[in-house]
Amino acid sequence: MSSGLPEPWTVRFSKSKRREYFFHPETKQSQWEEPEGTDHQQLKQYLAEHPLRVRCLHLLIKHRDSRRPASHRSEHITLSKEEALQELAAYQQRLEQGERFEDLARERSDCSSFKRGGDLGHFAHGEMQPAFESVAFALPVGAVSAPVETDSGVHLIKRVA
Ligand SMILES: Cn1nc(-c2ccccc2)cc1C(=O)N[C@H](Cc1nc2ccccc2[nH]1)C(=O)O
Repeated sequence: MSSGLPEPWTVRFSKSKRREYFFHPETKQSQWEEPEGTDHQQLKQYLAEHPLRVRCLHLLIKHRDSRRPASHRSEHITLSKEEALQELAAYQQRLEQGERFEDLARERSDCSSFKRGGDLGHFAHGEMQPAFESVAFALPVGAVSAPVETDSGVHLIKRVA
C-alpha cells in the first residue's frame, strides 16, 4: 500500500515531540509538515494500517545464554534455553485458560517491566531488538505471540495498542 507521500519521503515518529515527522532519505531533510504533493487521506489510511509505534506487554524468561543472565528473580540464571521454552509453554497454556497476561508477567517475567505487568509502554521502530520489534508490529491489537527468541531470552508478547 502507498503511503500517499511523494517518493522518496518517509514518515517517522519523534519520541521527543510524540508525533510523526517526515524525512527525505536522500537530502536528509526532515520537517513536521506533510511534503508538497502528499495525498492526505491516503497517508491517514496508511498510518492506520502501519502504526509508527505500538504498545506491548511481555513476559520474558531468561536462560543461561541470555545477554544478561540475571534479574530481580535470580542473580545467576542457569536455566537452559530448552527449559525456558518449556516454562514459557506452561504460561501460554495458563493464558489460554483465561489467566490475565499482566498477572503472569508480574509472577514470572525476568524483565524489570514485571512490576508493571510486563508493560513496555509505546515504542517505535528501532527501539527494540529486531526479532521482538517485527513480531510486535505484526501482532493485531489484543493478540499474544508465539514464543519469540531474542538475545535477552524467550518472550511472550501481547500487543495492547
Ligand atoms: C526494554 N525494556 N523496557 C523496560 C521497562 C519498561 C517499563 C518499565 C520498566 C522497565 C525494561 C527493558 C529491558 O530491556 N529489560 C531487560 C530485559 C529485556 N530485554 C528485552 C528485549 C526486547 C523487549 C523487552 C526486553 N526486556 C532487563 O530487565 O534485563
